[in-house]
Amino acid sequence: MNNKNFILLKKKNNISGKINIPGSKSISNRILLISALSLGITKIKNLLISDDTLIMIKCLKKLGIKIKKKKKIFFVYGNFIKFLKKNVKLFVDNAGTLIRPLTSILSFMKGNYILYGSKRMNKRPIKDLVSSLNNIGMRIKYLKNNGFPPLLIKKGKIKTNIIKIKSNISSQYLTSILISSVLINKFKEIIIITNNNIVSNSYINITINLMKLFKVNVIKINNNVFKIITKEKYISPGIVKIEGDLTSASYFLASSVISKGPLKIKGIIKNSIQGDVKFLDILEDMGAKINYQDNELEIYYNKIIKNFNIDCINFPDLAMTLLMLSLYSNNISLFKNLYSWNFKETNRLNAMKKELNKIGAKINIINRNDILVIPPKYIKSAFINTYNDHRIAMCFSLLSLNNINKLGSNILIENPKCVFKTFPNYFKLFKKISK
Ligand SMILES: O=C(O)C1=C[C@@H](OP(=O)(O)O)[C@@H](O)[C@H](O)C1
Ligand SMILES: C=C(OP(=O)(O)O)C(=O)O
Repeated sequence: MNNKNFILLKKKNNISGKINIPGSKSISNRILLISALSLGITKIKNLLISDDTLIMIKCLKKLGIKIKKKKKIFFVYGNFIKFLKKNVKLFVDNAGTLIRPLTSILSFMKGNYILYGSKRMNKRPIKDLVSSLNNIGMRIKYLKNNGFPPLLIKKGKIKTNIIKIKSNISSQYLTSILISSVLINKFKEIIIITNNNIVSNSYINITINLMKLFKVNVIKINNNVFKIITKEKYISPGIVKIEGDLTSASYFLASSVISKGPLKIKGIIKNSIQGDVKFLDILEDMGAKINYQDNELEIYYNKIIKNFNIDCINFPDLAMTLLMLSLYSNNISLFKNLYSWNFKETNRLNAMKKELNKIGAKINIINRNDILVIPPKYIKSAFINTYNDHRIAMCFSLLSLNNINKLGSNILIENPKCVFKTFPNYFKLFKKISK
């Protein structure tokens, strides 16, 4: 073990203070990408600055998009549905919000592109998206393993306006097709058909909302059929302010619930377009008192945390935070529909099971989809491996907190820098509010 490569979170009693939540990853990367494809300059306020967004900026620059930063505002000079550079090799690291949308966009750009990522990215499936695009005439090849990045994307010829896309592994495939559809000029309208149960459907709402902000309407024929009119193109709205990230906020909301707050959180709004806003309802249903102001809320909770029986299909990221809360209850919890955890930054089903065992919880994974959690009587002190997964690092930090029903423990977290993917100053803020 490298002595510098971990952080020790000592058992703590109190949470209090005020924090600012950084911009949403999902919104930041979509806004950067759509701004690059739009007519006009977009000024972006409160853009998340983290590994996932910096790598997006780097890729867009390599594709010929001018992006400048003045004070805290980013200026993206849109190139109206074209990238100037036609032969480019792009490193996408482990950012799903980058490789998935870019795969479709670049396939319509009439160039030669290579998309390659981290070791883990080579294990995150992309077959359903690539097959869908190749079926309509695009030319995407796998450079290593069938169904996985890296990808070689060449000039294709679109032959139909009906695109079928399976969305039960990741919603990012459908997001990718939706965002890129307006690049197709050969047909007046594009019909996109997906399967019935779209996983992580709330992220599709983010996509549709942001496309609308840039003047492209996604017409929802029904829950799994969408229509895009291709003469509608992206027009910059001028200035965009990114909402705070609700998944990032979830760790602080949960901290306050475990340790009775009160906590002020700045940057999140009640009528957010992010699906993880659902957490605020869940917490209010549990009895949390939340006072909302414009761009800020204050949360307070003083009840015993009960067990959960909850369908997580729409909020796989938030589900990790919910699972941590369930460890402070006395009863068994069930978290349903987390099949997509198999394909994230790591295999989260296996990783969470292994690490939760260390703190004394018993985990039963049913059909690689549902998780039964038997909480520990006492949270044991543990050295937590993060598997380079930012969310594992962030959610396990919560177990250092004492609750009225159950005490936390000293928690050592390996490779804490993995939080740079979405929340670089997470541990600094966590230490600031926990005493
Ligand atoms: O589109 C997005 O911004 C995201 C969609 C979700 O992924 P899946 O659709 O792959 O579940 C989510 O887990 C990820 O953090 C961000
Ligand atoms: C799954 C995640 O990221 P990605 O956008 O890389 O899919 C995540 O942030 O939890």
